[in-house]
Amino acid sequence: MSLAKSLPEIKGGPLGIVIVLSTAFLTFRLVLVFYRLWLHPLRNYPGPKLWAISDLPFTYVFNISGTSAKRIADFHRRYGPIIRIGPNRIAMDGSISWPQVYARRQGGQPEFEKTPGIFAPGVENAIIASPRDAHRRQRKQLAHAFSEASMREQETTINQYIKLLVKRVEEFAVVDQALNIVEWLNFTTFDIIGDLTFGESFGSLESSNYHPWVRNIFQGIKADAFTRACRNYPLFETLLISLVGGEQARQGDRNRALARSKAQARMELGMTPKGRRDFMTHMLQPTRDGKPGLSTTEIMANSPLLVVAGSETTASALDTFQEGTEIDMLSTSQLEYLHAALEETLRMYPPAVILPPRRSPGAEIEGRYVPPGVDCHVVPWATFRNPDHFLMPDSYYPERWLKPEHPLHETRFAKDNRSVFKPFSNGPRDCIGKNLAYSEMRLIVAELLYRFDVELLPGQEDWHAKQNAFLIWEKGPLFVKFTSRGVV
Ligand code: HEM
Repeated sequence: MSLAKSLPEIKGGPLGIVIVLSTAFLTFRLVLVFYRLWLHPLRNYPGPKLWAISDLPFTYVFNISGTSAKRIADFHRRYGPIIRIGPNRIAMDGSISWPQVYARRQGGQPEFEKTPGIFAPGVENAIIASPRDAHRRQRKQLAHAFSEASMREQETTINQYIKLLVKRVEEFAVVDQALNIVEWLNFTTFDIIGDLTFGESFGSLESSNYHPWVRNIFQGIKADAFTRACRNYPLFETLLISLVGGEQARQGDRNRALARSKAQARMELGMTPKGRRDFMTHMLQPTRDGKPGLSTTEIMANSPLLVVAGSETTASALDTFQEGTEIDMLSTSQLEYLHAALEETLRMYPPAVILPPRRSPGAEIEGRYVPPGVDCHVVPWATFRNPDHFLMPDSYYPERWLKPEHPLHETRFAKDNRSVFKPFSNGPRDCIGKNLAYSEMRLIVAELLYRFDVELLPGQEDWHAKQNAFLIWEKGPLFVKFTSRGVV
């Protein structure tokens, strides 16, 4: 008997088939909704019901509109510090997630691994996305590039670009012209990191222009977000990408190809071109037993990662710094103030707005069992603006970071919960470039504020409020006028 004959006959021809299939699909969806709301292990977590039913709202705000940080911050205010934001997703305030999800796990307990599929395909082999064992090996290898000794070696290179920035800013100052500080800080941090990674800068400070790759990096990040969203719906993935995101996806691919050719060119120069050590030197360094520390694929994946992770983020923190007050007085005691002002900037405007999530291995969080496969999110920006942790969280007060012995210390901030302040994340996968970032930020701010008075042009007060974020903020221009203070 043929298969067709063995199937029950559906009356009504093709229309009948459509009706039967639609009814089956609807019934399935209704059962799924019922399960997710009333039977699912996450059913008792508070949160918006629509988000508990389907992953579509989260997928949209995280990958398409870039509003996930703001929406999740709103939900925290409404529902509390631990909330359900998807059928299999929870978001936590940093006070919960830093120690219970992100920290190194004790007593052989399995780690919360990085959720797969967050980063673009090429990045999967890089330190930031790799699974536990590959991560440990890469972190050990790359740690040498960020050691105290390496930082000292890199200081001359970094200074050379900061001096160039000062020179270029001076050119604007003498003709009394404002400049787009977002652009110029990007030029600086990308030139520095380009030199440290590929052995040559992007030439942006010299040419007053973005290198095409750098110009497209943010578009690439958005494109990757779009393809990530499509990957959640494999049935429609190819169709969606070709209809809506074809050009975007191609941009992401072009960026990766450009980065690969730059990395290849640097690799061909060997370990220490002209006797200088850079990030590539440490990536090419064999291990003690003579084996390659990182594979070629890993080097290719890590090179562009280092550029993106080490530039946009640092420039981001410096943009808002210009909004601060009383930051133009430098003396030894005020260097503490400078550090406090940087901390306050990172609190109000953390460059890593929402972190890559971690996947539960099956573990207790806040005394409740979270089953394997549940994605755990944290939005540092929401934690740092939480009034439970910081007095007047939406106001810029560097004083809250000063030690009690400092003359500008203010006791009203004594109860601020500084332990939740982790702009560089927490645990074994926190930012490896943290010290480099602080050094760069201090040097750039100190140089600029020592030499210039800074004025934010009016009408830009909503600069930050307007921004969306795709892991990092999507920034518009910010115009600032520098006036020379006549120091040499
Ligand atoms: C203000 C500047 C910076 C901020 C706020 C920042 C923030 C972060 C955060 C939050 C993470 C952890 C992500 C996670 O937990 O999943 C991270 C990881 C990382 N950052 Fe940074 N970063 C900055 C500057 C830099 C610099 C200058 C570099 C140097 C190239 C760098 C390289 C990296 C790398 C390689 C990782 C991955 C580390 C790992 O997975 O072990 N970052 N960064």
